[in-house]
Amino acid sequence: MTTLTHPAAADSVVTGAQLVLEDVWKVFSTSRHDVTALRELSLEINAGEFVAVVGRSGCGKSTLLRMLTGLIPPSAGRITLGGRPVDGPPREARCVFQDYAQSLLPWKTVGGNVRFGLRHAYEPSSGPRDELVAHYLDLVGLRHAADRYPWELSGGMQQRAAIARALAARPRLLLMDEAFSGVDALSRAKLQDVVLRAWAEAGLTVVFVTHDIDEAVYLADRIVVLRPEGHGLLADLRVDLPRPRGQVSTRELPEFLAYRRELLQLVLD
Ligand SMILES: Nc1ncnc2c1ncn2[C@@H]1O[C@H](COP(=O)(O)OP(=O)(O)OP(=O)(O)O)[C@@H](O)[C@H]1O
Repeated sequence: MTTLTHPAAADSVVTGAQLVLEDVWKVFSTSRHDVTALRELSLEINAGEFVAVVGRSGCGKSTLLRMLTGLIPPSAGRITLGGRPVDGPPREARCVFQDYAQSLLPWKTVGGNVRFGLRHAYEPSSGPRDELVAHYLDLVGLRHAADRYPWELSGGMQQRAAIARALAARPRLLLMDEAFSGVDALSRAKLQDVVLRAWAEAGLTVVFVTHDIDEAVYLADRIVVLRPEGHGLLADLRVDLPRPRGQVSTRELPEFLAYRRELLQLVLD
């Protein structure tokens, strides 16, 4: 693996990614009726935190994430990132969605997609472009697929390419919406570790929406549980498990099982 050091990553100086939501509501108006997808949500996410968002289907997880990406505005309340209102896609943020087709440019190769990420980076990387492309492809185990097009790859490989492209843009905030749910269990475990490594190396802030309680406990520092049907915050739980985490060693810790049990009870009750 190429070991390039990026100045900001090396320092782990985490700045400007503090997300603040103040009494945020989202109401979708349809021709038939209004849907309140989220109400009264107030939350502070500190720079460098890894926050998972869980809750039953329809509780407003994706709506929350879409508001953080600036793709849709809140109906009421305020969202700020580093003190500035989020009123469009923030330059310092990148998103990875479940549907990789939304994240990759189909007319560019995998390497071309990563190169695109580098060209549109929030914090430009120094060093030869080819080496940087190779670095991000190595990070997700796709160096061998640099010249292939997205449609020539499996779902898991496409998702890895999407993550490499997002990371190459050196965001301060990475927003992920069910990003691993379309891939098989083994690829999913690998992707989880790729994101954990990138988070640890680059000092990112991550907001990670998932249906999977085990995944949330494995990855996060903090888990935000939403009430069913958009009723806002149910719980905000700190996950105090040692890092670095390991797919086997962490998941067999009694504390892991205790967090899992507590969350399942909260979500299922
Ligand atoms: N564009 C839209 N127009 C109307 N209603 C919407 C729209 N987007 C979401 N909703 C509604 O808002 C509510 C919350 O949806 P959202 O997708 O945020 O939930 P979720 O927790 O991500 O669900 P899931 O876990 O099933 O993906 C749902 O009732 C959904 O039908």
